[in-house]
Amino acid sequence: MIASLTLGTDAGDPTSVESSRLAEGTADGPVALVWLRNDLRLADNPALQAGIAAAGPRGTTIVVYVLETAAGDSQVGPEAGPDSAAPRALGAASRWWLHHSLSALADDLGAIGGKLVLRAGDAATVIPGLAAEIGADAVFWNRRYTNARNADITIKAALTEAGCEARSFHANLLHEPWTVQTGQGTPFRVFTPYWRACLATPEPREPLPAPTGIRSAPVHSDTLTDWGLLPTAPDWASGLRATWTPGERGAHERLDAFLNDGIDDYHLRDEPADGTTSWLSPHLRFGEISPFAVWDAVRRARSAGVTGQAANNAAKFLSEVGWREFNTSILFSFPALREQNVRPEFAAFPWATPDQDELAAWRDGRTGIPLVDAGMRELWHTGTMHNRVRMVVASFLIKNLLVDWRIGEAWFWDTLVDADEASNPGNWQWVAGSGVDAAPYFRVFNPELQAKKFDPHGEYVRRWVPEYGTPSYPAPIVDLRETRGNALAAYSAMRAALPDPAASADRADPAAGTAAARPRPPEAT
Ligand SMILES: Cc1cc2nc3c(=O)[nH]c(=O)nc-3n(C[C@H](O)[C@H](O)[C@H](O)COP(=O)(O)OP(=O)(O)OC[C@H]3O[C@@H](n4cnc5c(N)ncnc54)[C@H](O)[C@@H]3O)c2cc1C
Repeated sequence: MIASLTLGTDAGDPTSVESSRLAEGTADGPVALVWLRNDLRLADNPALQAGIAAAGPRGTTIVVYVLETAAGDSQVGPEAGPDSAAPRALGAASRWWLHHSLSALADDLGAIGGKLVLRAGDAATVIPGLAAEIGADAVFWNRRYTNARNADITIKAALTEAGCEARSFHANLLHEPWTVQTGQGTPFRVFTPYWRACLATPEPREPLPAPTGIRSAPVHSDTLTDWGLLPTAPDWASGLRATWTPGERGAHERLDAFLNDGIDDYHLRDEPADGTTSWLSPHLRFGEISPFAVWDAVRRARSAGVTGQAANNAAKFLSEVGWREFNTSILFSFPALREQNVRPEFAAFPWATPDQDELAAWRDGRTGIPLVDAGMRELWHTGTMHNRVRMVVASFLIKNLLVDWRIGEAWFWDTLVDADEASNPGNWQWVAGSGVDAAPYFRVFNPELQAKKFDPHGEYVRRWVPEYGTPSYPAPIVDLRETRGNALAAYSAMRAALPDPAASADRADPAAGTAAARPRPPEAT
């Protein structure tokens, strides 16, 4: 043991008595450091539970969240490339969410006697530094599967070198990427067999209960408001506030509401007006609820006598959760998912130089195409957009406007509260046709037909585009039929330029690409 602290059990004011004890250094129990990242919850949090257990009745558990920057970056959240060890810089809507999620987590920890410590900087410096500062015997975290794993590998090595135990846990996916592979030991690149293989594994474990007590200590913390995560001038977040309750309680309320009301109508999930989906994506993204808790709740609801349509709906819903896992496993084997086409032939795609007026019209919801405009306005006001409409607006940008999918991905990254390092580029590449198990490029969504089919009474469009049908609504910025033709011609040009289409299709396998070839020992993080 490097050092340890003695603490009182009074949870009421964790700063008063303990601070002098800390200063005196009269410690007599183990000290555990729990590093939370995309797992901002108390329930079903194996790292937190292990930290509390390791501290035991006489020890201390310090819980920290680090606003990560890479070494050498002075600003919070650098633009991280595929080889960076820092997480991708958060977009504005995610920063709003993070602020409120951390605030809720601090309250929840406070209620059981704990304290959330906030630090900013390069995690490779902050975590070993904090471990030394508090005399931690061990550091615990739940594993992540993004490029930030590179930081975790470095940190684990540094802690071990310093004589501090470092332990990581499986918590944020039902199936860790390296546990579900093809018979050849390569990552799946088609969802259906991937999910079938997942379902053939043992039933996911039951979620762990939330801890009821934690012994903390006064440790310096940044002040959340000083991080400046919230928008101020202007404050554009009123629609987000009206739509969401970030935090663990909000997550469980959403799940309960969905299981009580929404799941029976989940077969209508493609209709954006009805809101029959779970609305869980930002809660899952920030780890305010674990996929094990979601799985378990659905399993219980099913075993409580759900049959027929509702049972099908439950299976479909769980498979959507499976898409989150699938995208993460793709990112794991193809770290450049945001920067590079998974199908390399798309490097030769003749994207147009974006017309800035058209791009602004797309972003602002002024294209004159009602379903596209409704979706883009929903996104701007609420930080989310219905999945079907996401596909339609993405297709419109990529195909009707011939804009490189990365430009749309970046806008979604900034404006979505559920912006996810795997699911956002994964889905954009899916729509573009450049990704894994993707819709073929020549499948061009017709926003008018999509509106007829999925918003037959125009309810969704009227909600977000009230001026539709009046003279103040703009004419379409492009002709859908003509631009569809242009898109197909561009796709044909790309294919014609390929030296050997068959060989190129082989190269599209992420398992055969550079990423999967890298040694990535799972235990290292
Ligand atoms: C262009 C585009 C970009 C997208 N970007 C993101 C993103 O950044 N983050 C994100 O979480 N989802 C993204 N999605 C997927 C999907 O639109 C959202 O997950 C879904 O709309 C969230 O609503 P829900 O929670 O009510 O979904 P539900 O239908 O209730 O689904 C349950 C959960 O399954 C997961 N899920 C559902 N569909 C998908 C999918 N296609 N891919 C991955 N996970 C899925 C989500 O975690 C979701 O909360 C994107 C889709 C498109 C077409």
